[in-house]
Amino acid sequence: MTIESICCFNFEAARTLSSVASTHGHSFKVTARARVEQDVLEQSLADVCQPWQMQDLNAFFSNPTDVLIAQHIADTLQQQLGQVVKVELRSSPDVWVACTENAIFHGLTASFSAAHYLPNVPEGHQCGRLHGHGFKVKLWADARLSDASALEKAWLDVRAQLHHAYLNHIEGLENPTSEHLTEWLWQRLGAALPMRAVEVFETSTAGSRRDASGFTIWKELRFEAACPFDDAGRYTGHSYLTRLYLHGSQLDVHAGWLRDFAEVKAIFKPIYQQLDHYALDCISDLSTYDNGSLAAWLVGQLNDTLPELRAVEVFESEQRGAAAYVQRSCDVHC
Ligand SMILES: Nc1nc2c(c(=O)[nH]1)N=C([C@H](O)[C@H](O)COP(=O)(O)OP(=O)(O)OP(=O)(O)O)CN2
Repeated sequence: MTIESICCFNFEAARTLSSVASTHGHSFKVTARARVEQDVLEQSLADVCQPWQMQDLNAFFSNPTDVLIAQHIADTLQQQLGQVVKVELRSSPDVWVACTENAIFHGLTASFSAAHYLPNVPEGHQCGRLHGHGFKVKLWADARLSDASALEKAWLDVRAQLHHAYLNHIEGLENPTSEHLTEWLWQRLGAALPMRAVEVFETSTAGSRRDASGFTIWKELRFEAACPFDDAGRYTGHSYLTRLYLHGSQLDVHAGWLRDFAEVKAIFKPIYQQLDHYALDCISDLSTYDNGSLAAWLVGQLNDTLPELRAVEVFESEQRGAAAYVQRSCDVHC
């Protein structure tokens, strides 16, 4: 099992770009992921980004584009930590750049509103009724072969077909599961752009991702727990968020999904009941209480019942989390 720490650093800075002549400002958000201790990653990320806090970025870069800043952060952290570091830089809530080993991507967060029902669910399933969602979409395209405006244009072309639509009436979406929606988008956007991944958030807690390796779905759950804090016996507490990722290259042909989100939630329930409104040191086979240990423990609890499980993420806050990967070949994050 591989454990990856996840941490964030936010900074405010001004810049002038060759493409946008006027000086303007951003609230930048950087997320880094690496296989090192949480505190080490957090400190290294702060060391790289802190000098830019409330500064003019043109004093550090001749043309401080998102791509150049993100690449600089990834390269510097990689040198310092001696391993690949994944970096995501957001210059606005909906636009970001992601760097991984030898690759860099433009990202776009978007949305559409639509109605649907799932025709092949068992009798009485809530998703068999006509209902609707405010769908969120996240898209990644290769930044070396395309630019952010091409991604936005390609998205707006397909969005026109989805927004305010009855999805079941669209060709290819007769059974509009999240998985089929990502496949539909992957095919259409992939014809126009070098896509890396397409994600659809059907609800705020569940969604699907399509990339070259197949389909990944996730279900998100929250629990409240006390956590031993120091050797003096003090406790702290967190509102934890945990995300379970399941992966497969093929969908169930009839259902059109990998596994029902509701089933994933039901399998998690007995584990959730050991965590929610408890202290983590009540769990007999958990001896360290950091996010990585908790994620690894959850993988151990779920692995047998969910053979498609590939990763579990645990966040104690928006800024600090960890991922435990069952198998490295499935990356749940660009
Ligand atoms: N693998 C999939 N499972 C389910 C899909 C799907 O597209 N792929 N879709 C649905 C439903 O359409 C539903 O709207 C979403 O399901 P669920 O997460 O169970 O929704 P809830 O709002 O009940 O979830 P909370 O746990 O209360 O947040 C079902 N499954």
